Amino acid sequence: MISLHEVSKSYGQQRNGRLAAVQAVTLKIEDGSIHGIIGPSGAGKSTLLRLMNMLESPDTGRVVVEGKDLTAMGEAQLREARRSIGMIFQQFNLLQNRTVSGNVSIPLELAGMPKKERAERVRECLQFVGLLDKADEYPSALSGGQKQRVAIARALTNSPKVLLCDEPTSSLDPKTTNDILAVLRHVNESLGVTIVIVTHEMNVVAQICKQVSVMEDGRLTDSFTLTKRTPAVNAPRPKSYREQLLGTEGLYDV
Ligand SMILES: Nc1ncnc2c1ncn2[C@@H]1O[C@H](COP(=O)(O)OP(=O)(O)OP(=O)(O)O)[C@@H](O)[C@H]1O
Repeated sequence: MISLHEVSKSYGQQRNGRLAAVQAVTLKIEDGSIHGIIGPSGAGKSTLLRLMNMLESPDTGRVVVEGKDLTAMGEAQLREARRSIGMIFQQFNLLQNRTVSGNVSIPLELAGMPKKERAERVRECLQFVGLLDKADEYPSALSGGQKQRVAIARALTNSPKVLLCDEPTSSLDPKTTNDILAVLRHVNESLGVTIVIVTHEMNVVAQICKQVSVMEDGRLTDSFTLTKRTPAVNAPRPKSYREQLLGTEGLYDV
């Protein structure tokens, strides 16, 4: 479970007026779920995600992941706790001067794993994302979808309980988006990893998320669950995020 309690984060200097990016957000994300965070640009979605692994530390409030209060930890403890929280990004964040294997190996090197074990674990993770045949390539030789698979493999090396995804498909075409969503579903279903996805793509949320939280102006303004339902007749024109996801084509309902 990821539990945020009254978490706030602002940026900027006091004398120039601080910008409240996240304001008093309380949110629980259940183990094993795929949870979407949506909302307009600048709403604070990425900041909220980065608070979940303390890439941003909150000004106030508590962040508890897997029963551990990250906000009460020192640097060394936090580094250790972060191993059970993987993260992927829109721009993949691969090191261009390292091969695919070299990139996937990074978290294991940082964790001090011996070379032979490391090579075996890298193989396992590349096999899981279907990229074993690209192990010796450099990122520049890969497509966007393949780069994101490498990033997912890298995020899985330390067997995380949670995978945080910041706009994971926003640089990809629709077909590749579907491929990556299938990989993420596989991560969730076969490894039991809890997934949190920040996205502005409604089709991504509709395809993969069970729970949805809406952020606007730094605040959580709505939360709901998606499940299949029969089509509605003469549904009114969708307006809110909730209506877009629950009302479009009558596919989903609470
Ligand atoms: N490191 C930072 N320093 C200063 N301001 C920041 C920083 N990170 C984010 N902000 C500001 O905080 C607000 C929320 O940003 P955030 O990136 O979390 O929003 P978002 O909903 O993810 O937006 P987008 O969908 O455009 O990525 C924005 O006004 C942004 O400019």
